[in-house]
Amino acid sequence: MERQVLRLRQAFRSGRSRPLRFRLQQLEALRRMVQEREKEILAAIAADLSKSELNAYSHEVITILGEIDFMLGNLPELASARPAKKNLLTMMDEAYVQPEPLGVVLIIGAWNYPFVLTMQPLVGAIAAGNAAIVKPSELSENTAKILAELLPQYLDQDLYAIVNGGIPETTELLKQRFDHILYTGNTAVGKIVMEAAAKHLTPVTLELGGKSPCYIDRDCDLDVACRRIAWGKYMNCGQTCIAPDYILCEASLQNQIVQKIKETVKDFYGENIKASPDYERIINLRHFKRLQSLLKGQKIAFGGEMDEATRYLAPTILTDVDPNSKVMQEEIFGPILPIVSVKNVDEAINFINDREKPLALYVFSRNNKLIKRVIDETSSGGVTGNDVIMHFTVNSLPFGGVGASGMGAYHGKYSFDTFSHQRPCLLKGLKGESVNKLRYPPNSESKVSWAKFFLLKQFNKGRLGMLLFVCLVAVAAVIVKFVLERA
Ligand SMILES: NC(=O)c1ccc[n+]([C@@H]2O[C@H](COP(=O)([O-])OP(=O)(O)OC[C@H]3O[C@@H](n4cnc5c(N)ncnc54)[C@H](O)[C@@H]3O)[C@@H](O)[C@H]2O)c1
Ligand SMILES: CCCCCCCCCC=O
Repeated sequence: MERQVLRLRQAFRSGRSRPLRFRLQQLEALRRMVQEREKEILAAIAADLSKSELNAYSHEVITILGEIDFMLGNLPELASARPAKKNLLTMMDEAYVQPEPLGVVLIIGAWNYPFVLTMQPLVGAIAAGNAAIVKPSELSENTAKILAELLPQYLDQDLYAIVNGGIPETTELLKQRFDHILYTGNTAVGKIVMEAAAKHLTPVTLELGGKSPCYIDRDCDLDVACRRIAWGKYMNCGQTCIAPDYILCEASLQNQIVQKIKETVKDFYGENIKASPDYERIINLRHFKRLQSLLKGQKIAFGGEMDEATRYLAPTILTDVDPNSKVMQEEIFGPILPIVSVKNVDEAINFINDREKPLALYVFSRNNKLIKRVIDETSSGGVTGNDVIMHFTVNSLPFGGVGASGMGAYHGKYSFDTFSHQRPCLLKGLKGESVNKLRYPPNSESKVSWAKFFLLKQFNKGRLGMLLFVCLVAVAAVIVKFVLERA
């Protein structure tokens, strides 16, 4: 492991990953990999998650192609230096912010969207000019294997590596010094990652989970709301970090919601859900048993059928759920949808604020003011109003958690920023010492007054303002020069 990281660091130090042309070429190679090897990639994702290849494409591959296209189109602008505002003392100098790569970064992915959760950060790491090690989840072994086979065929092997394995390999990796770690997965391991990173003062982006609430207002089109919620909850068999975890609504809405989701499930998956190519399975027996245990003592209003041999768990709705029950204490990460009654929106807001900050928050209402109010009075990683999941798909929005649901963000420009250092650069000439005297000892009342004038004066722009500003500066410079030369 140590030697592998060293190899990448040497390649990074050679400067090869920095030129814009190189980054674009690597991103194009990654796109070629996705396009040319689509069949193998889809087959691997499909095998890992008991998913149809069509769904593997629309849940995962399409996101990566979109992200690569975004970077190819926007990288020249993202990577270039941005001029910075100057003050009177630096107006003759050059001030700009130059994004620079961090170095060797580590990307640790989770199993539930095994392609997106490793490749989307990698696109950002390459775009920002870094070397990167990708560690896919051992639970999605087929995707991990195909990535290990394909990435070296398309990308620069000295700069981008893939390490496969489980806890021992990741533990070993985490002993190494990286310049950034982006980890996706559960909160407990997030703490392990952060602790390991702290030893090297390595910054981290933690993409964690949590219980994402979904409030349905009385003033709402329930048909539309229930269709969208059912889509986001049962997609990937509920194993989606931003799936609506539970519903909050007035008690009088509960039965209608159950009825409408039931009808939607029939429309989506047919009478025989087990036979639907659009309905996935639980990843492993441990998670299957965990989900089974969450149903104990609950009122199952819909679903609940299961088959351990195939890890099938039907789309399920629980009603009159006690907020203190087990299903409301941990992230569900499966196709179980509890409904918790609240009296009104005030109680829903309090319910949300009494708990850890979630990764996502959903509000359904015809009343935009109510949606804005819920947004203003709560906190969450992201929000979608009148839909679920969809904020993830907009790559102009940062994606990430807050509080217990994570720190930092990525996607699009935010991925580039996550893997970059925004380096402030000020380039001065060697002239102007008479004005510089202002800051050299010995200090005096008049030097402080001039410093105040130079550093604190604000000028509004506009042609006339600008002209006035330039004249003032010229006069001030002459006066300062005169005063300081006599001092
Ligand atoms: N915020 C997001 O973008 C996002 C996306 C997907 C999943 N998640 C969250 O992730 C969780 C599900 O993922 P998971 O944790 O089951 O995935 P997982 O089991 O695949 O683990 C994630 C990664 O952590 C590594 N890992 C596991 N144990 C480790 C240890 N002891 N030390 C070091 N590394 C270790 C694994 O090898 C894997 O690469 C859910 O809470 C979900 O909400 C978040
Ligand atoms: C169009 C639907 C795309 C859904 C992708 C969701 C990815 C979520 C990652 C967290 O689990």
